[in-house]
Amino acid sequence: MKPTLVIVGRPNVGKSTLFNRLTRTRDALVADQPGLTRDRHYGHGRVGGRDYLVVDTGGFEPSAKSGIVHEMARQAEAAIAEADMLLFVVDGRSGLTPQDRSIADRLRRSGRPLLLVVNKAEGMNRPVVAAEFHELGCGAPLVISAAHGDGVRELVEEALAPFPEVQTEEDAQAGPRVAIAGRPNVGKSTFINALLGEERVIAFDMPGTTRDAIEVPFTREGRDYVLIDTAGLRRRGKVFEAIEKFSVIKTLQAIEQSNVVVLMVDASQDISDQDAHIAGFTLEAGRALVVAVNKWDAIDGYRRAQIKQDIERKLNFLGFARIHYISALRGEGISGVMGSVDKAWNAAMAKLSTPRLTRALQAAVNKQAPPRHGIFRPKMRYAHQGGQNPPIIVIHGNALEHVPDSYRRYLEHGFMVAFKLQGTPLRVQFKSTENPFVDKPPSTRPKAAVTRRGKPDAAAAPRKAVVRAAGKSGTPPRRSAKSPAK
Ligand SMILES: Nc1nc2c(ncn2[C@@H]2O[C@H](COP(=O)(O)OP(=O)(O)OP(=O)(O)O)[C@@H](O)[C@H]2O)c(=O)[nH]1
Ligand SMILES: Nc1nc2c(ncn2[C@@H]2O[C@H](COP(=O)(O)OP(=O)(O)OP(=O)(O)O)[C@@H](O)[C@H]2O)c(=O)[nH]1
Repeated sequence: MKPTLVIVGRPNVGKSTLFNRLTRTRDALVADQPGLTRDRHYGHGRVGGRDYLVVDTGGFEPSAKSGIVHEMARQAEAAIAEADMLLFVVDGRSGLTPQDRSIADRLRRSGRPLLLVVNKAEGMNRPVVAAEFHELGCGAPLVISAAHGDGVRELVEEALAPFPEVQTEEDAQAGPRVAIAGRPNVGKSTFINALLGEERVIAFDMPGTTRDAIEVPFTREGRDYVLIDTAGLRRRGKVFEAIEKFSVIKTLQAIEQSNVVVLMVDASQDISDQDAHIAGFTLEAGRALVVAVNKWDAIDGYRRAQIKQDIERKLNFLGFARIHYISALRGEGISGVMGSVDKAWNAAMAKLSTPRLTRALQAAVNKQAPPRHGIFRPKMRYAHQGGQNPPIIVIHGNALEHVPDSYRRYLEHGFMVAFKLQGTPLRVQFKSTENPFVDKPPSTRPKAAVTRRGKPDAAAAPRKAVVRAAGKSGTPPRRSAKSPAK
């Protein structure tokens, strides 16, 4: 299970700046996907091969009693209760405030592991900045600058240190791991009961003692699945009920641990930001996805047309996913959803051979070549598979760092169609294997870094040069695209 780091602090101390830095470290699959509302408060991060989730509690005002601020505080409270590690951020420039003290009290009472983070300390003497915050009683302060990245890597390492490194094993034999995700009241429990009610549930652990997500293996029509619980299911007689109300962190963790997500939305309601956020997170996690539009029985023809339009407009970035209109209450459409789960899983785990990928790549390039970038014409030579769930297709060539995102999406779509990979997102990565200035024979080409943004250690390390030394033709070495010194 990936540790969840929860960022807490009074307004303006730099929580979102830290959040952005912590989440920028992972390949941003969807950063430039048009139409996707990115959830600014939940994200993935990775440092030194360790993955984690990050939650920014945003406007944490423990005293608000009503309204949106109260609702946000409620969600922040939930996030604090479920945090694997709290990052309590204070402002090293403005010093200790009464509000910091009251938040510290609240956090200490939560009993969750806690790191005190003193931000905005660039150019300052660390021990001096840290000194006045010791009295908060939250342990030794870690002094950082979120804006500049100073101390952020150490912070992550310290935050992750208590958690064992788990190898995420691809357990293909047990069948797809399926999470039913959706906002409150859309009908998840009803769906799960329709799904499991009649089926043989092989094993079921009672929740409560463990904070890990609950897994329910089951078979359906002779196939094995593992249901990943999103809320803490409890079995009552033959029926399952959610013991907790909607939990964002449980939902995110369930998505992370699944292979296929069934995103459930309520046809009697408009598609909300929260629906889009869960969908966006699923896409970012690279999980296969099936959309189930529930309560189809409860609405008339006019409303049906309306909701279809709404989905098209607000979830248009899920073009790869199949959509089912179902009634969990009547048990209608369950088989269709599970059929698509199977197909999405097959697509996510597809094995794509290098010759077939390369042919598909050539066909796409012949149809539409990548645009020139100044004097560069990106050249794509061959493609091979770099991973599954989601399928990763690595394209080798030169000057590929100049390929625009729109062309990457064009290729992604081309591969999806060519290999009938509906149901899973897929990633195209580029590897420039040659100095674009010099036409060397293939055997002498140096291996170069992947030119994707957000390489594992981007939080701490400056970007590596993409272009290596100049060749023998006398072309001067090109200045590499290093990011500015931190
Ligand atoms: N000097 C300096 N300024 C910083 C640093 N980190 C954040 N800031 C600035 O502090 C201000 C607040 O940063 P945010 O990240 O929006 O703070 P926040 O805690 O998310 O604020 P709320 O959303 O109001 O809760 C912005 O102007 C940032 O540019 C830092 O490391 N050094
Ligand atoms: N008309 C209709 N109502 C449904 C359907 N599915 C669920 N409901 C109703 O919607 C309400 C919420 O259903 P739940 O299954 O508890 O929803 P949930 O998503 O598990 O809710 P949380 O536990 O709050 O996350 C209940 O009153 C259900 O009877 C459906 O297909 N049609």
